[in-house]
Amino acid sequence: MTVRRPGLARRLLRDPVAIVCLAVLGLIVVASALAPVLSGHDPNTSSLTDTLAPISGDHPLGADGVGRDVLARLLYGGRTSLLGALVAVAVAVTLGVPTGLLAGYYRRTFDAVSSWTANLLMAIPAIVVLLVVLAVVGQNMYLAMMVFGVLMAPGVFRLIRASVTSVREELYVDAARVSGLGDARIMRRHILPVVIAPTIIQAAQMFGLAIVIQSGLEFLGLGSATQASWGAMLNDAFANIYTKPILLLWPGAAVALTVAAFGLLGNAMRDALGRLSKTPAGSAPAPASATAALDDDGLLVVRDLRVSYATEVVGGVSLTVRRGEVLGLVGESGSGKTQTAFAVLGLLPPEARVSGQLVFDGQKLSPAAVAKLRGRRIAYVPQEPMSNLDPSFRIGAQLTEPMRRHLKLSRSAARRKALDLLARVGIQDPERVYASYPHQISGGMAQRVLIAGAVSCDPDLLIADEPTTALDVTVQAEVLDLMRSLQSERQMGMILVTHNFGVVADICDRVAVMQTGQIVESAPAAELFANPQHPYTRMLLDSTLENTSPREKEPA
Ligand SMILES: Nc1ncnc2c1ncn2[C@@H]1O[C@H](COP(=O)(O)OP(=O)(O)OP(=O)(O)O)[C@@H](O)[C@H]1O
Repeated sequence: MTVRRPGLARRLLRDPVAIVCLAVLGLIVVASALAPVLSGHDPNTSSLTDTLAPISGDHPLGADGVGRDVLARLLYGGRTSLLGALVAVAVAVTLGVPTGLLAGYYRRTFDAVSSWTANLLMAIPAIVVLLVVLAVVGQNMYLAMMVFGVLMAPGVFRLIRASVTSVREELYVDAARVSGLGDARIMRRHILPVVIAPTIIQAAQMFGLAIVIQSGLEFLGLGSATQASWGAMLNDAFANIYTKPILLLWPGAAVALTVAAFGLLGNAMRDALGRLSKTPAGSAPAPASATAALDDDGLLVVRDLRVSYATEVVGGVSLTVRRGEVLGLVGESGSGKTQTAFAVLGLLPPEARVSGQLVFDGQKLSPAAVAKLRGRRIAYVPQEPMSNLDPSFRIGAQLTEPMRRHLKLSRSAARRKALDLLARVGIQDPERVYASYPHQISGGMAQRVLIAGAVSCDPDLLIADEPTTALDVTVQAEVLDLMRSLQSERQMGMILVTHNFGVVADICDRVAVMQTGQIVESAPAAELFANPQHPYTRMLLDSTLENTSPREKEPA
C-alpha cells in the first residue's frame, strides 16, 4: 500500500541540503529573470576596446575574448539554459507520464507497443541524434532540447509504468473498481497521486542533465550565435584559457552549481516525498463462489464458469444466490474461490480467459455490464480492510464518492448518509471517523467502514471475502453479526467466502464446497453439517471440528 506522509513540504524545508539547493536555484532563476535590471550591458554587443577587460566597475566580472560583458552573458545565459532545460523536461514529462499511466494501467497492446518504442528510443545515442538535429535544422537549441525531451521520455515512461503497475495491484484500487468508479476517476484519485512524487524527483534530475547536455552542445559551438549561453561562454573561455583562465570560472561555476543543486534537490525530495513505503498488500482477496442446484429464479445465477490462465483454475462452476440468502463458499486455499468471486465481480486480470454465463436479476451479463453493476448493485467486502482504503484520503471522502456518483447525492446529503451508515455499523464517534485517515482507525473499524461503504448504494448482492480473517478475534463475531443483520434488514443476497465452518454455521443459509476449481457439494447449511455427502466435505469438517470444535461433531 502506498502511504503518503503528511507535511511533505515541511519535511523538505527541514532538510538543510534542500534549503541550500532551493536558495541557490531561486537565486539563479531570479538573477536570470532580472538580467536586464542587474546588468546594463547587452550580452551580445562586443567592444574591441574591452577585449578581455579585467574586472572593473563597468564590467563587474570583466569582458570576454571579443569584449562582451561577462556578467550580462552569465545572467542572460542562465535564461537560455533554464528555458532549454524546461523545454526538454516538459516534453519528457508530457510524453512519458500519460503513456506510462496508460501502459501500466491497461497493459496489453498499448503497453507492448509503448514499451517496445521506449526501448528503441533508449537504445539510440542521444548525443548523435542531437548533433544530427542541429546540423539539419541549424542552431536552434530549443528544438534540440525538444528532441532531447523526446529521448528522455522513455525514462519517465518506465518509471511511471513501474509505479502504476505496482499500485494497480493494490487492494484499494480493486476496491475502487468494485465500488464502481470509472478508470479515469481511479487514475485521477488513486494512481496519479502515487506517481507525482517520482515524477517530480525525476524531473529535478532531468533538469540537471538537460543543462549539462545543452551546455555541452553550446560548448561545441552548436548553439545560437545570437543567444548568450553558459556553453558558449565556456567555448569562449576555453579559447582564452592561457591568457585569462578566470573566464572559465563563471560559466563553469554556474553550470556546476545549477546541476548540483538540481541533483541534490532531487535526492532531498526523494527522502522527504519519496519513501512511498510499500506495505504488504496482504493476500489476494478471496472471492465468493457457490454452487447450488441451478435456480433460474436466483438473484445471481452462474452457469458453467471457467477461468483459465496457463491451466484451468475454475472448471465449470454453477451456483445460485437467491435474494435474502447467504451462500457460504468454502474450500481450501487455492480451490478457486477468489477466482470465482472475481469473475462475478468482473475483476479478473486481463490475462484470464473466462467463459460461462452470469445472470443477475434475470439479465444475462457481459463483463462490461458486470462492471456497471459493481458498487451499485453488486458490492464487495474484502479480506484486508486497511489495504482497501486509500491512505491518502479521509474516510468521509472515500465513503461519499460512490454515493455521489451512483445515487447522485449532493455533497451534504452524501455526508449525512455516510454519518448515518457509520453509526449503523457500530462506530461510536462517526464524525471523528468520517474526518480520519485510514491509518488513524483500527482494523475492526476499517472493516466496519468498508461494510458501510459496501451497503451505501443499497446493493442487491454483497460478496464478502473472508471478511473477518484479518481482524482481532474479539471483533470477528461482532463484524459477522453486523453483516448478517445488514443482510437480513436489506434482504440482500450474499456470498460469503470463508474457510471457517463456524462462520458458515453462524450466518450461512446454504453452503457450496469448492475443491480444485469445482463445486463438489452444495446443500442447506444444517443439512450439510448433519449429513455431508462428499469425502472432501467430510475431510474439511473433520479438520475444522478437530481444531476448533465449538459444537458437536457431526456424523460423517
Ligand atoms: N493471475 C493468475 N495467474 C495464474 N494463476 C492464478 C492467477 N490468480 C490465481 N491463480 C491460481 O488460481 C487458483 C485458484 O486461486 P484462488 O485465489 O481463486 O483460490 P482461493 O480458493 O480463493 O484461495 P485463497 O483462499 O487462498 O485465496 C490458484 O491455484 C492460483 O494459483
